[in-house]
Amino acid sequence: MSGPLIGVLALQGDVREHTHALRASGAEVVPVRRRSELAAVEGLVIPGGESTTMDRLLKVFELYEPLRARIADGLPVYGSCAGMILLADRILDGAGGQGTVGGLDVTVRRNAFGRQVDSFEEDLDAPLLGAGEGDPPLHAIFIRAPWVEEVGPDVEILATVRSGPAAGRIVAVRQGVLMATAFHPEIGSDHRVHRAFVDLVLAHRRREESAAADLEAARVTRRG
Ligand SMILES: NC(=O)CC[C@H](N)C(=O)O
Repeated sequence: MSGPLIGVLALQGDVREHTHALRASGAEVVPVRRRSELAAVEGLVIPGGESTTMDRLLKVFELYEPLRARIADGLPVYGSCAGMILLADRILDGAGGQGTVGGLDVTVRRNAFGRQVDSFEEDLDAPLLGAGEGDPPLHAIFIRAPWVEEVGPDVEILATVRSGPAAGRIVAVRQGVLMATAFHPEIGSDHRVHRAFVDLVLAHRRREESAAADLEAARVTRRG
């Protein structure tokens, strides 16, 4: 099976790192800045960077509505850090008037870990991201990261902080085909999170193909 075509939203942020991690995970990757590019992809990554800047550029490039429409239509999307903020339905401590694309039924607190710990690294357990018992833990890099403060009933918690003052805070989630991490797995050579997203996109492709085949079979039966 050919690798899925995954777009990286390329308005701002660490586009190159995500592109590399996705390619290393078997995907074909294209930058997405226009509606036509968004329309062509089977999955999308919203990178880490600065969510307020991306919010502004999404407006300038007129991508908000098409992106919301594709998400409503079932497009798999993975957001890291600023990308997690943009996927959240609700933000706390957002800059004045800051909007989000939404889709993930979570409340995210922006810059949640506080100024003293602008950036830090932690080992996480995350069985659904390939870091379960017997696997090496996921080494997570947080840079002025958000955390997830509340999750809706359909949201699966994939990882929480193990220790320290932020112990128990939710830092990775999934809801259907939407995935988000507060940390940056695109930095470094451990591609388990990107592989999990590529698998999600492929599973989605198989579901769509079998739904299309069922529809075709029903049409043939009706004709016959
Ligand atoms: N590394 C990041 O993506 C930081 C996110 C940034 N603090 C924001 O609000 O967008």
